[in-house]
Amino acid sequence: MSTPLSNSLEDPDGFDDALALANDAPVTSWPEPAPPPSAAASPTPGSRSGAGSGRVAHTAARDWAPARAAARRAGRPLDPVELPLAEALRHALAEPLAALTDLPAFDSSAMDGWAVAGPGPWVLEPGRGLLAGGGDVPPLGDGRAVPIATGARVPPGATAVLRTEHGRVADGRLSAERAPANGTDIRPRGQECRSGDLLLTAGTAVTPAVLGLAAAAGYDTLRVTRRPRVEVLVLGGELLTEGVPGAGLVRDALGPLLTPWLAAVGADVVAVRRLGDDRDALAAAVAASDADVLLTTGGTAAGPVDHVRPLLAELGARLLVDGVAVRPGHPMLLAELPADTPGPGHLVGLPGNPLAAVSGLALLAEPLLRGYADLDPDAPPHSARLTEAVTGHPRDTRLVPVAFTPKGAAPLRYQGPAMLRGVAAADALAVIPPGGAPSGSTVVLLRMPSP
Ligand SMILES: Nc1nc2c(c(=O)[nH]1)N[C@H]1C(S)=C(S)[C@@H](COP(=O)(O)OP(=O)(O)OC[C@H]3O[C@@H](n4cnc5c(N)ncnc54)[C@H](O)[C@@H]3O)O[C@H]1N2
Ligand code: MOO
Repeated sequence: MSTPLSNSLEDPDGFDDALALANDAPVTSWPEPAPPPSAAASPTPGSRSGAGSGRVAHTAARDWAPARAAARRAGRPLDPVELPLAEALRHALAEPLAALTDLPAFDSSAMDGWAVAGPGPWVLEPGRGLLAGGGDVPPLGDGRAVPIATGARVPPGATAVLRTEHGRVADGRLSAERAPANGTDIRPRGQECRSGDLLLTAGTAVTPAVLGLAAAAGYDTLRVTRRPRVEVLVLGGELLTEGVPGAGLVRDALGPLLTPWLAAVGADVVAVRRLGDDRDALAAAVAASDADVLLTTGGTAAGPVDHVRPLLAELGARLLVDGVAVRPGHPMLLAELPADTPGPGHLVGLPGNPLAAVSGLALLAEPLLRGYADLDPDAPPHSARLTEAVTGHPRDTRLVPVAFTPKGAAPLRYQGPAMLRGVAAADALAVIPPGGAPSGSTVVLLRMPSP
């Protein structure tokens, strides 16, 4: 089932929903939109947001790029902490990683075979053999050989390692068709680095490979930038936490989505609280929070139970981003909470519509949190060619879920503000400028976090 495009042309503000089921529309020059909703805007029956005053038009709305940059600037790196390796994953190094030893720390064999001294043939050391992990090794005299395993210390005096497949043993003597050149298959001490060498710069994200390198270089703990602690406040009295939705109730899709998403972009979610539509509960939760960042979902519009903006105003918070000219997600906000009270430094208000919330994650929450965590805000690729045209909004940017294909970024269907079906199959959100993007054009990408 798809909603006819013509309906959306009559109602540009509703077009996200109108295009939600299909992406086969040609790039269209949209008619000039109606003026932003005014105080006279008629409420939509049954919609909490629909009864609003029109403030959700956000005359202060910024373009997506400056909004994202403002969020990034707001997130100042937190203090460093010292963590065991196992807990340091997805943090940023707070200081350069310098080798605590030469690597390798000793001359070692690169192959299974024999350590040999001088040109062959060689007399085999009777009853000896060198294994990885062995302690001190006695020196090897000229003309002698000893079996050696990969990773074992090469004895002083050895000139090369002869691989098992290149040698023959007969009557206690080892011979080879060709004597190995000096140093063959010996990994010399310090080949990869010398003690004190800079291996990685401060700010590098700790990946599994970084953990491996740090362990190899002698580290048990790492000094990393602390990840921001985030508390999620899920607003909405219509939300179910389990079971099959229906009859006016919907499942909370954002609680389950947010915790892993935020973890993947460098935050620790310390709590997810469901507060219904209770203004006092929201005020109490904000006052009681000891997180670095509060993240609310829903309640960003101007409906009768949309408490986020009024509460921020009462608290004297400063709106760093008050709406973004982007669809979906235009009511998103970023506020700086008053510095003279303990508690969170910032509040990110994500709109309740699930795909609109994902837009807010990509544009505000992720850059803010990565700023706090001192992590690079942008995962490549940063742009791609569209495999087909995407219709634009007349004045706002669209964020459209796309999947990577060999031919480029393919726009996905089911991209309405209330839908997650498209984004669940997406690799990125494509930034579609006002007016649209033709097939083959290059668009900016905002990557989905990897699991
Ligand atoms: N008069 C106007 N009304 C609205 C406008 C507007 O411009 N003028 N903008 C619409 C847009 S766009 C959005 S987005 C929403 C944002 O509203 P809120 O942030 O206040 O969100 P709610 O009203 O609480 O919920 C909206 C929608 O999303 C569903 N929802 C909420 N939370 C969840 C959740 N955790 N999981 C799943 N679904 C959720 C909720 O049931 C509503 O259907 O405002 C429009 N209104
Ligand atoms: O489309 Mo709303 O823009 O769902 O944020």
